[in-house]
Order: sequence, then structure tokens, then C-alpha cells
Amino acid sequence: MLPPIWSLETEAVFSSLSSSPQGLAPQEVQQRLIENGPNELPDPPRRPLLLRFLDQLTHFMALLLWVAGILAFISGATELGWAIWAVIWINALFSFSQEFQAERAIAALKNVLPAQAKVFREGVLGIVPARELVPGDLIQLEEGDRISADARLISVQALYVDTSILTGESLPVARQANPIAAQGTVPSGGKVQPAELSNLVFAGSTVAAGRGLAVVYATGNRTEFGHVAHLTTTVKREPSTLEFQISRIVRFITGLAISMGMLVFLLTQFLVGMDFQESFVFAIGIIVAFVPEGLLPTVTLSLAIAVQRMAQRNALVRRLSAVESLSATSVICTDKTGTLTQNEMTVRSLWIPNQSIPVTGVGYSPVGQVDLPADSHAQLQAKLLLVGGALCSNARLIHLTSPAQGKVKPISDWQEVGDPTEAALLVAALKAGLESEQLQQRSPRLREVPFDSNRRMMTVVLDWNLAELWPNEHAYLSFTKGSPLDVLNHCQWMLAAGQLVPLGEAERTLITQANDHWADQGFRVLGVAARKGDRELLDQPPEDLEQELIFIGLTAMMDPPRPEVAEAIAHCHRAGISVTMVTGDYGKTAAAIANNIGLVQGKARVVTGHELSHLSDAQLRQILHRWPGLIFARVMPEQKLRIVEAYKSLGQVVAVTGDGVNDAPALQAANIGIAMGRNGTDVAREAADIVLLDDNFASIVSAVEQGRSVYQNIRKFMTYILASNVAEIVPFLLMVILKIPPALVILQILAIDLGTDMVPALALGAEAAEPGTMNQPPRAKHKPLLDRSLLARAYGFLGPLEAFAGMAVFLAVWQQQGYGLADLQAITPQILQHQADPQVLNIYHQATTLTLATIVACQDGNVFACRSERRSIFRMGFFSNPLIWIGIVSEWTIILAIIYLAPLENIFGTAPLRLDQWGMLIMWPFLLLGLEELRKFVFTRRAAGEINSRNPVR
Ligand SMILES: Nc1ncnc2c1ncn2[C@@H]1O[C@H](COP(=O)(O)OP(=O)(O)OP(=O)(O)O)[C@@H](O)[C@H]1O
Ligand SMILES: [Ca+2]
Repeated sequence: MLPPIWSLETEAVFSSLSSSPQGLAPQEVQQRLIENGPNELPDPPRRPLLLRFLDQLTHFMALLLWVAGILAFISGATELGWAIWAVIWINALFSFSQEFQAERAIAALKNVLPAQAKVFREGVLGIVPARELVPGDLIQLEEGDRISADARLISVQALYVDTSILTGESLPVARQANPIAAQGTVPSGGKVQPAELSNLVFAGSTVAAGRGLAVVYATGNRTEFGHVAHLTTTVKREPSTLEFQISRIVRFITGLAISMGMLVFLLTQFLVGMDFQESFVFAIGIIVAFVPEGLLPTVTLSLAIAVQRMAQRNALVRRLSAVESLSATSVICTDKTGTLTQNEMTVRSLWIPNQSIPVTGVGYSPVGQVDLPADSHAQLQAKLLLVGGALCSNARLIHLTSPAQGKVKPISDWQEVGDPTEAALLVAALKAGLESEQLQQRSPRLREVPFDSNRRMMTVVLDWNLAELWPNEHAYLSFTKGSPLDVLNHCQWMLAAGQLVPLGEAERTLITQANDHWADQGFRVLGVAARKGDRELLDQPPEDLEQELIFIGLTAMMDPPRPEVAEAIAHCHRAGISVTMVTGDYGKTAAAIANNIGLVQGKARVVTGHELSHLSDAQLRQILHRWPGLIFARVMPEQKLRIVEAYKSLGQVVAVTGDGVNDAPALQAANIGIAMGRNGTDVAREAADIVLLDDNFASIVSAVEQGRSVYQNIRKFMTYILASNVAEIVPFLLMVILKIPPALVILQILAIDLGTDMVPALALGAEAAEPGTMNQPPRAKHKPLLDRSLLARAYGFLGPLEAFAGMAVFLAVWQQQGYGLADLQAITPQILQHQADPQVLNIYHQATTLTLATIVACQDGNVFACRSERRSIFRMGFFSNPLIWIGIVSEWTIILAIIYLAPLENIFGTAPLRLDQWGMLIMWPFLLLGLEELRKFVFTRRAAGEINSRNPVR
């Protein structure tokens, strides 16, 4: 048996996996991919479709309907019995297909952002999809990465991994790269103990801090995670509060329906004097008609549609419930670098004491010049600054015209891998003819203290052999780069004109002023310092290593704002959303950028992380309350959490962006956590509700717009459905009050609720966002979906109008045939007892048919009315949502079939209409739409008046 991988020396690790320090060759990878299969876990088994369809036939509401159907059969109303059972099936099919579609839409999102891995192949670092990893691959691990295969470490720099998904251990555990002696480590019987085997990392865990290189030895099912995966991969889709709200509404309306049904039963029994069976049929019919069975699936589908639309606009929603929080978002706390700016850094200037040196060129292509000073000391120092920056970085430049290895997406000819800040330093050095790989070969790196955003510095220790730049009487040299003031704090000396000068107040002021000069113009400034020494540079703990440094110079780099961002911020302000910048960058840099993009006007209020740590919660809340455009600068990721919680305690709905490991708590605490898809870490993505595929602030704003529009759409189709319910119930109320036969029969009600209304309602659920959506303040957090204005519009305005139309045509048909109200009342008992003569019955059938057709026609007017709560349909255009027309065609197909196909005529109690009767219904939809337009007109006038009388300045 082979010795276990954790007991091997590095060379043996490579040879046992037939790999090398260069990584595998592409052909070899292909071969191994075929042998081992892709590095992914099989999808968890899903509930078979048939069973899921059966679920739809057996949930509570369906059971209720089955019972109602059986009761109908028992009481002899066979037709109604069949109809109710048909309702169950139609509903089940409809809900099933909607849920299926919604699920597919969401499942498709999984492939939008595939997991990736950084891997060396033939010595070149590239990014490949994690599913293409094979045993033998040499992978690079960095802070925040999710590890996608089991691997043996061969080098580490302060590497800590979070193995909680495997072991439940929540604290990060330290990893190392040396072989472990075989004896006594693993208990005989040999279950791998991840925590014990400190030179292994496992798929499913994440890098909490530091960096490392590792060789993959197991992929896919053969990983440790693969063994337990079947237990953990089933992700539960928790219902959102919106869905809770809807099911509450459904329950409420069901209750209402049942009491209505009972009331109708009692009234028809005791007031109208119907016989028992007939009353019973009415009661059941009313209950069935009123229960909004299709509501929940329609809501789910319109959420899924929104999620799809958001993905098209670069916002990947990971939890459905995020959609509704988006609609109520009132504050966005955003990063600066990469979100508001392009994260494309270019060094524009160098500064060494008393001298600035311009650098030309754009982007990452090393085309441009460093205008090196003529003075030899200054020239050497400028070069030293560039060399220090280049050697103290882990980024790489890839020139894509050279045969590209791996699958690196081409963005420009020159692309950076790694931190853009560091890539910019490499480019600047290259422009001065200093090639980082050559430098690295001559002065190999012996140690690294990785960058972290709390220290804001990074240090490397080199075996210094570049004496022509800077003679070194010691063996080693360290370079530290980082935020200028932090670096300066660790310096004792300054290099100037080839001499070490002790740093006094004057020198410090000089450097700080240079820093502020660049920062005020929006430049990101880094300081570079060095230290000479021997053995101690390798052994000292980081705190001691980064002491007594020699300050060398500053680099100023530009990261231009994204072009769309100013517009997006203006949108936010119009939409009543405050934007707060929370950045790790320097206050002056942040303020300059904020001004540039319109986040603040005039002088910005900047709160530094240091200041923040001295503020009490109450003071913080007061600041947040007072300043709409705020900047938090030099904050640590941990402090984001405090800002988020303070906003929440003010009752705001907070969206927050983040990219790093330490951002995860804030992302989780916020109402909406937004992670970066391009430059974010896997850890941040997994903590977030939404992942921005393009890291762009503007995408957040368009997601908010989509969120608002779903919310509006749900209100739209609810209004639409509730309005026709009124027209359905009024005939029965009038039957009782006026003692006339009902103007609709039960099956006709079912034809509306489960036939004609369905597709138009769906079409309303898929409406695009209205143009004015972002001109209104966010909705109040606790405002219920069914608020007073919606109920008033549906039950108090649209519904009664339709009911009036339906009753008017009903009575008009009788009138036409010479039956006034009194005559009708006289023959009512015969009609109800099915004893009227055929001629009268025929008139009755025509009258109910016309009422049915009129209500459906009114719903056509209504569907256009409901497309917006306040915008005129003439401004929206009748053809801007083609689905509406599909809905209308479906309505009339159903209605015409019911009226003119003989077998259906019998079931639905309809009769063919004459042309003049059709003429009677034609005006109603126009009347309804016209009155709605009038209402909207009055409403917008009033709203405009209110806005004008308010102080327009925020
Ligand atoms: N690779 C690096 N090496 C050394 N110092 C760095 C490096 N990257 C950033 N810094 C310094 O640390 C500071 C904080 O960086 P951090 O990444 O936390 O925030 P940021 O990128 O500046 O801003 P934001 O929080 O808006 O993304 C930077 O302003 C810079 O001065
Ligand atoms: Ca950052």
C-alpha cells in the first residue's frame, strides 16, 4: 500500500500524483478528467414529478374541495360535484406547472456563477471552473476562497481554514505544509481526522486567512465532503415573508368565503325559501368561487420571473425573499473600490521626498513611461520604490497574445490576476523596464506577511541581491507596502538623496502632505518602506518585523469611477434611498470620489473608523439620521456590522455590499447582503442574498427597481382578481334582497375564477417595471400587501362598477322581453325550482350569459386599468405588454366556447346571444377604463400638488 499523502515530502507528493511544481499539462488534464470524471457532486435526488403532482391534489385546500365535491354528489348535485373535482385538477395542473417553471428558472441561475479555482498549469496561473480540477493539479489558495477539492499543502503563509462545514468546528484552524509522521497520528482503523492532519485541506472548507499552495489528490465524490454531501446539499428554500403574507391573505379570504357560503345558505333557506339542496349548492359554489386557490403559485411565479430578470441585469438572487426586501430598501451601504469605481488601477505618479514623478499610460498594458529623474540618487530611489512595490505583491500580469493557458476570459490584451492594486504596481515597474519575474529570480522571496484590511499593510522578506539599486550590508531585506499613514507609523527613517534621515516631525508632515495632496484628487496612495536585517527578519513575529522601517516613497494610483454610477446614485436619491459609502480607503480619497459621482454635494461628512470606535450607539444613530450622504472611511470590515445594525435600529431597510471574509457578518445582518461576483471572495458570496455579477453599483439600483416592480405586480393582479369577485357575489346578495333569480350561476363563477381570469392575472404578474417606479420613496417596511387603498380600489370602485354592469345587462335582457322587475320577482320561485316554462328559462339563460360576458368584458377594461395604480394607460401604451393580449384572447376563447358549444352550454347553463345583446355589453369595459383614467387623473393631480407644496430639498 502507498504511504498516505500527508506523510510525504513535497517531491514525493508530486511524484505520487505524477505531477510537478509546474502543474499539469493541458492534455494530461483532459486525460485525467476523462478518467476521474468532473469535480462535482451529483445532484441530490429530487422528489419524483408524479409525487409532486400528487402533492398538489392532496394539500389542505384540495382536500377541502374533494370533500365539497363528495357532499355535492351526495346531495344529488352531480354537475356541481364534477365541476368541483374538475376545479381540483385544473388547479393542480396550473399550480404544478407554475411551480415547476419557477423552480426551473431558479435552478438555471445555479449555472450563472460557477465555482472557480486558481490553478497552475504548465507553470502559468489561471482561473478554471472548479469542476475541471483533477488529481495532481497545483492550486493556489487565498483568503476567502472556497476550497473545491481535497488537497495536500506544499507551502503556506499564515494559512487558516474554516472547516465548519465538515467538522462543525467554528474557529479557523491553522494549516502547515510539512509531512506528518505516520505513527500515532491516525488511530488504527484510520478515519481521517481533518483537524489532526494539519497539512491537508478539504473540499467544502474555506480559507479564513493567509495563502497557500496545494496539490489536489481527490475530487468529486472521492472527497471527504463527497462522503457526507448527501446529508448536507439539500438546500431548503425558506418561504419569504411575502409568501407568508400571501398565505395569510389566502387563509383570510378562505375564512371569508366559508362564512359567506354559510350566510348564503342560511339566507336562501330562511329568507328566499329555496329548497335545501339548492341552497346547499349555492353555498358550496360560493365557497369554491371565493377561495383564491391560484394565488400562491402566481406569486411564486412572478417572484421567479423577477429573479430571472435580475440575473439578466447582473444581480444573481440567492434567496427569493431578497426580492421583497429589495422593494423596501431605504439605505444602501456600499463599498467604494470596484463597486463605485472600476477597480482598474493605474499608477499615475510616484513620490519620493520632495519630488514627484509622473507616470503615463492607461490600464494594465505596460505602454507608457515613468519620467525618471536625472539625478542619480533620485533615480535609484524611484526604481527602488518600483521594485519594492513589485516584489511586495502577489498579482500577475497575463499577456493574452501569448498562447493563453487555462480558460482566462479575455477582457483586454493585458489582464491582471490577483489584486488590481498590486497589478498596477507591476505595470508601473514594467514601464520603467523593471520586470517583476526577473527581479523575483534575483531576489527570491523568503517570507510573506499577507495583506489584511485591519493592518492595511503587507510585508515580504527577500534574499536581497540587487546591490546595484541599494547595497545591503545584511543578508536580507524586507519590503512593506500599505496605506501611507500606517506604513509611516512603523517607520523610523527616511531615504533621501541616498542617505538615511531620521524621521522627525517635519519629515512626517512632508510625507503626510504629499499623501493628502494626491488623496484630495481621488488617488489611492500606497506607501513603500524597507528594512535591512539578518536571520531575525525570518524569525520575528509580524508585529516586530514591521518596525523601524525606512520610508522610501509613495505611489498614487487612479481608479476611475464607473461611468454608470453617477446616474444610478441620482436614481437612488430620487427614489428616496440614501447611499452611504463604507470604505477601507483613506477619507480624502473617498471624499473626492464621492463628490465626483454626486454621492455628496459640497463638503462631505467623513467618519473614520477610528472616530467610529469612539462613538456610542446613540451618537452613531444620530449621525446616520442627520446625514443623508455619509462616508465612512478607513473602517475595518468588522465595523460594517455596527453601521448596519445602527441603521436597522433606526427602522431602515439596509442593503450592504461586501467582498471579503470579514464582511460576512455584516452581509448576514443586513436586510440584503450583496456580494461581489467578480472580485469578491467565495465566503462573502455564500453569506450574501444577492451576488452582483459585474460588481457594479448600478446593478444594485436596477435590482431595487425590479424588487419594487414585483411588489407592484402582485398588487396589480390581486386588484384584478378581487374586483371580479365583487361582481360574482353581488348577484347572490341581490337575489336575497330583491327576490330575483341570481344573475350568475355557480358554474359561471367558476368559469371566471378558474378560466378567464387566470392568464390575464399572470400577465399582470409579469409586467415590466413602471417608469416612475424609482421616483417614489421606498414602501414602508410593515405596510401590508393588501392595504386600504388596494381594498378600496378593488372592493369599493372597480368591483362595484363591474357588479353594476353585470346586473344592468341582466335586468335589461328581461326588460327587452317585457319583464319588468315586478314581473321578474313574480316568476322567481318557478325559476329557482326549475319549474318555469322553457321560454322563460331561455330568457334566463340569455340573461345570465350576458352578465357573464359583461363581467369578462369589464375584466378586459380592468386588466388595462390594473397595469398601473396611478399611471394612465395612454401613457403606458396598450401594446407594451403583449402577454395581456394573449390573456384577452384566452378569455374570449373560453367564453365563446362556453356560449356556443352545445355540450358546454348545458353544463354552464348558457344560451347563444343575439347581436343586439352583444351590443349591450360593448360600452362597459370602456366606461370602466374611462372612469379609472379619471380617478388616476384626479389622483396624480392631487399627488403632484402635495409634492409641490412640500419642500423639495431633501
Ligand atoms: N495589496 C495591498 N497591499 C498593501 N496595502 C493595501 C493593499 N490593498 C489595499 N491596501 C491598503 O489598505 C487599505 C484598505 O484596503 P481595503 O481593501 O480594506 O479597502 P479598499 O479596497 O481601499 O476600499 P473598499 O473597502 O471600498 O473596497 C487601502 O486603502 C490601501 O491603503
Ligand atoms: Ca475592500
